[in-house]
Amino acid sequence: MSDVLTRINDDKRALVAARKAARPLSEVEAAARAANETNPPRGFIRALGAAVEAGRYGLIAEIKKASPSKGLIRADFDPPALARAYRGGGATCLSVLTDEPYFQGRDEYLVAARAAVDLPVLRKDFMVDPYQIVEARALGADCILIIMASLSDAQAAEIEDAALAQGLDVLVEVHDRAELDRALLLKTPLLGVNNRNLKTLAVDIATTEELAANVPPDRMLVAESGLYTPADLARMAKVGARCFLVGESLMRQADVTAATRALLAPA
Ligand SMILES: O=P(O)(O)OC[C@@H](O)[C@@H](O)c1c[nH]c2ccccc12
Repeated sequence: MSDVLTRINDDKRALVAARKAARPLSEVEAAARAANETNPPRGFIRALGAAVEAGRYGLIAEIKKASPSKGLIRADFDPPALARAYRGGGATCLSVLTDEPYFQGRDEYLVAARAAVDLPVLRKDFMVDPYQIVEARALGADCILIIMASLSDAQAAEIEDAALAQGLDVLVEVHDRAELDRALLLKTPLLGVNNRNLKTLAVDIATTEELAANVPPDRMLVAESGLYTPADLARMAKVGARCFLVGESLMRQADVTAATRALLAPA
């Protein structure tokens, strides 16, 4: 049996091949150019940097309907309403799942969420091909994700270059020391430590604590996954993470604005 991440990536390659056949790259490139006129990039890293600079946490609040580890997370799922609720509660940026088979995401959710607020938006998906990066910009995304566990060094560099060429920011995600060392070969300053192992789906927030000391000071550290309380954020902040990627714990709340505000309140 192959692990979860391998299955997701294999399926993603097939999906991207189908999309390429249906819509040639040149067409998506034209759409991305049009988006640069109507929806220019909002500066994802800049927004996080400004929050931290102002002494606040940078919160990347995630719009996620379901996941392979938790199944359906939120039945009442209205991306524009959730985007406004996150913004009202003090989120700095949004992350929107566009992966359909495993997370019940959709490209349209990103478009609708971004149109509802002025926050920068991460296209949360499994990037295996530069085609998806052009697609991300065509949808209006401001940042894309590179998962080191999914890619070789050369593939990661190729996807990063495609993103930078589109004016997109890049969040590079790692889960262990070897991936961290490989991520540091990339140009992006935004470095996420995923507390969830994407091969086994096990979560342990000690992962960020273990890796933080090896993150150089010129990188902006983002603690990702498994964060539920102000005490969890304070624990991550102790080792140098001032930015957080949070999904499930906020998605499960009836009042998302209040929950976001409560999460960001001092521990
Ligand atoms: O819902 P959580 O445990 O708060 O986690 C959010 C986010 O970190 C998680 O969705 C995530 C992190 N990296 C990913 C890569 C792909 C899909 C999902 C993810």
